[in-house]
Amino acid sequence: MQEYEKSESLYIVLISIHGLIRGHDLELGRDADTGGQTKYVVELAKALAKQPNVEQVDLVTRRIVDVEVGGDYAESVEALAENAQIVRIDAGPEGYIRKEELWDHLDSFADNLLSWLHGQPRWPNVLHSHYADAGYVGVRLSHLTGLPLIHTGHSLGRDKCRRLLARGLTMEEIEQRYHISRRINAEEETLSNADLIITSTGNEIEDQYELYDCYTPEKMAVIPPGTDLDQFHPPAASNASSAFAASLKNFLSQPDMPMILALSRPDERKNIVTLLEAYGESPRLQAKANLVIVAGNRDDIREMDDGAQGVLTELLLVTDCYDLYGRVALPKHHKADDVADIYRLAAASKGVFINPALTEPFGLTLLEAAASGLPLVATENGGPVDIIGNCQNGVLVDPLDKSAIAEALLSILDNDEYWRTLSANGLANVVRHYSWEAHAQAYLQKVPPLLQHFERLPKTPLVATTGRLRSQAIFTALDNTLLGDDEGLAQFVSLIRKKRKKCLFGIATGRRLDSVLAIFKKHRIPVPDILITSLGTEVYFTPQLIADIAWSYHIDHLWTPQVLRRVLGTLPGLTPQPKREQSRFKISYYYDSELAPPMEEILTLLRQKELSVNPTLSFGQFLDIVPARASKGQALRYVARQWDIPLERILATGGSGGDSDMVAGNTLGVVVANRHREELSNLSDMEQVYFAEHSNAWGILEAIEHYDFFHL
Ligand SMILES: O=c1ccn([C@@H]2O[C@H](COP(=O)(O)OP(=O)(O)O[C@H]3O[C@H](CO)[C@@H](O)[C@H](O)[C@H]3O)[C@@H](O)[C@H]2O)c(=O)[nH]1
Ligand SMILES: O=P(O)(O)OC[C@H]1O[C@](O)(CO)[C@@H](O)[C@@H]1O
Repeated sequence: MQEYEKSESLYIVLISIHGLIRGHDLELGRDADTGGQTKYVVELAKALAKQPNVEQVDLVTRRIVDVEVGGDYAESVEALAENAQIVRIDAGPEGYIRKEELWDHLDSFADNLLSWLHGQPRWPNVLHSHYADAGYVGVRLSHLTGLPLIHTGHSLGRDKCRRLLARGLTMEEIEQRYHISRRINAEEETLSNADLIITSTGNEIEDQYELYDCYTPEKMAVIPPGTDLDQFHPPAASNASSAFAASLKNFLSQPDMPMILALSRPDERKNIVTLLEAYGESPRLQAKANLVIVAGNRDDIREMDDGAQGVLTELLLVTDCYDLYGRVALPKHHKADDVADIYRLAAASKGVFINPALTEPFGLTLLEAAASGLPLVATENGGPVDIIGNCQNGVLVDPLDKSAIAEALLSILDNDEYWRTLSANGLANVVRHYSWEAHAQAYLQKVPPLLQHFERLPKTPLVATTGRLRSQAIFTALDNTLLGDDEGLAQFVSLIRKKRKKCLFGIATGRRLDSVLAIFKKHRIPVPDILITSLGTEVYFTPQLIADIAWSYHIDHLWTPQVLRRVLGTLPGLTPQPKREQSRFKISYYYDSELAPPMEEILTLLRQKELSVNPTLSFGQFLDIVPARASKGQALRYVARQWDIPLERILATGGSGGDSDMVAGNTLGVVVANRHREELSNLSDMEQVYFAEHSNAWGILEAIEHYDFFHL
């Protein structure tokens, strides 16, 4: 049992995959993926690195090589501080990809990050994932290493989805634009497996995370982020006019009027169009103040991604519809260090900051506005409830109620004394409640309890040096893949015999060992070097054929078979398989699709019961439940590490749901033609998965040709 020594200094790995992340001049607002979270993780890394018992902080993100973005994002390592760095990991194509299009590349990201971690002088003490995509990766790394996982959602798909539906979008539009179901599944899986969830407000726990099947407030902690009070502060008496102020004059016929300021990424969820309509429908508001909307940076709206393009086009149309020329400013560009001046400009004009988002999980802009002396109007959905509650510096509104928005703005603009009170409250309270140093200290209080009693898998390969002569491996599922066509099987067996000196041969099956050995004897198949049986819960190396104890020890995590049997026993359409198919770490049922609930419902039930396990449906009729750390793919990665064979030199072939995570990722994945009709279809867009035209063993032989496997 690896006890964490209190004296041991901490090595923390933060994972934040999408967007443009670098240590200087963050391009906040450049696109929908570069905003608050990118700022949050850079500030968090720096704040943690300053703490005395922190040895190292690595902020891991995706490496981007793309002429459209700066060369910084292609640097594999970028120093953030003496003991903090940004590490950029390859995943999928090199170019800059929207976060919604990253899902098919995250298995590869996880494999590449795991390889990188194995190459470091020491293991991290803890992983901390940020947003659904990093959660997907963090869960896999936590399972494979045994390291504790902290997660911060930043923004949650279920909350975003319900607000977009309330605004009139259809589920099809939301799915098409945001792939929201993959995101929500990743969030559910992350909440089910994370050891600690750090949120920015209590509201997130009560109103946003509460929407999830796996809702466990007891493992959640509210630790509000900070803001940079050196950067954001009230205007000096003589507010030197900035280039940005000059640029506003192009838009505003009376530039010295008070400014209503909105500043956010040009994302639908930010609901800026409703704000503009509220302004357009209020002559009193137009007589009282200008409206300045800073929504990222743009050159040509027609070249932006759909979401941003839609928002900005709508803003131009609504400006025209209400004839707001001279009253509304939609500046095209601003620099990172203009932002603080923009807030100060609005404060100097005795203006108001507004965040009209359909939902705002937290709202860093509200802290920045408060620190600049700006009173707030903000959505009543999300973090602003806590922020304005703590700072007493503004008014909450229903973001869909345009007259309420106008009234809230006027209530501050029309009353100078109220304006001054809100401004002073904000300045005093933002310092008290929101600081990164306080955040880092509270964070580090929460870490030690996570570090007890976890066993990391052995780092160095255990295999005898003889095993290293073989630098490749072929792993195949058994039923309907290796088996099923005798002629194909015979061809494959003779090829394996010829290549045995160079290539390890492995099986990954849901069957138990005794059942596998009987089949090999019957078909006269040479006993493989490695047997992954009972759906990845047992690993055997020949010739000893004894179960790998380290693996059994590793997967015996949060495994409560009795509870599972009781919960699943209540469901219709599930019949326990015969005893010979059951094992210590595998509970198996026959699944009758006519009677049994769909897999999504079974997943939901298990998560609601806080059962962090791995349920798999194979061939549409076999339901197997194993521990979360067990699966064919996880066992294969463990074995690859033991035998020191890179995943890129492992051919992994399958045909049903249980094969999914060994075929995905950095292995040379193969799906045989006689695969189960819809299982594995989610792999069809993955670049390293080959869908064979031939069935059974012929499909494996075809894939060996396709990858030119023995000449890699
Ligand atoms: O044109 C722009 C637009 C935004 N920003 C900056 O980008 C950040 C935006 O952060 P935030 O207002 O928090 O919104 P999101 O980008 O949506 O951030 C997500 O992640 C944040 C950190 O967890 C949460 O506060 C948000 O609720 C969540 O939506 C702020 O620092 C802004 O100053 C710019 O500099 N220029
Ligand atoms: O609006 P969504 O899709 O929930 O995403 C919020 C986005 O804002 C960010 O803060 C931008 O960095 C990230 O959390 C995420 O890319």
